[in-house]
Amino acid sequence: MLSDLVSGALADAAERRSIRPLAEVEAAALARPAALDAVAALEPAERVKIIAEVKRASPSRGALAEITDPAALAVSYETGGASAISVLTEQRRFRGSLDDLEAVRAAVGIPVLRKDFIAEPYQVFEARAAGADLVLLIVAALEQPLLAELHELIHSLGMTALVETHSAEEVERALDLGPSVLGVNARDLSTFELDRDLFGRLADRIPAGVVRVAESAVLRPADVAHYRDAGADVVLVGEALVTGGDPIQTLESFLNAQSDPAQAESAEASTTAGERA
Ligand SMILES: O=C(O)c1ccccc1NCC(=O)[C@H](O)[C@H](O)COP(=O)(O)O
Repeated sequence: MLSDLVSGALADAAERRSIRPLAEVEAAALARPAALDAVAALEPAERVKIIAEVKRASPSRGALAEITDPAALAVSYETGGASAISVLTEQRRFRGSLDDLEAVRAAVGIPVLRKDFIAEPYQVFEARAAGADLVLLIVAALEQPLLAELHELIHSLGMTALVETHSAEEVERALDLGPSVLGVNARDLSTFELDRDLFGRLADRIPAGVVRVAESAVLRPADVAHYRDAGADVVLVGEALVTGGDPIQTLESFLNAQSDPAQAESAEASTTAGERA
């Protein structure tokens, strides 16, 4: 359940706060060099853009990959053409950490997303202190006024929020924030079911000027083309990049998928990205 994931993330944050109090993390956040402009990095272009994720494990799939050097993986993502890196920092089910984020930040020159179950200001300050440029806010996990407060805090620290939705009602709640970047996650975060067509059903509700991100369920180049055809500016890819052999080649096949349908077909035949059971 999503609520369990949020509770776990908050319990872990409370433990970290007992060691490193808010004032200290806030000072570290303010001392960081300015965040990179994630909106500029993700703005619509001729080709779809990719946020590539450092993902060791997940609640729906269990262990995915032994990632001993997240910074090296992120560098290969950048080399392969990713526009931003997503780092899962949740520890219990995803085996991530803020250390991963800090290492990735130091290694790449593109924006870095803290992907976690953010539900209190302390976690936002931690994100900035570790060097994040983008922070995930999951609408389904946050009531008002907390959602708006966290959104405002992210922007006041110079970062960008990726506001994630999974229904028309959540898109409306997200738009009330005036977001720059709005995601539709194909994965229901409580049942883990995937619906690759959800993005297409919701995309028209996202106005021009807001970067549209299709999240999850990309296994092959044709899935990228599917999201692009439905209006995605950006796709966020995790599992296929950590389980699919050479991440640079996989990324290149994904980036080429939308510009040339014939190439997409041939890339699909050769890509090593594995099919989910
Ligand atoms: O991935 C999961 O199983 C999961 C379960 C519950 C909450 C969040 C979860 N994942 C976070 C994500 O949304 C994905 O890591 C991300 O969008 C990439 O998805 P994919 O390409 O399908 O690995």
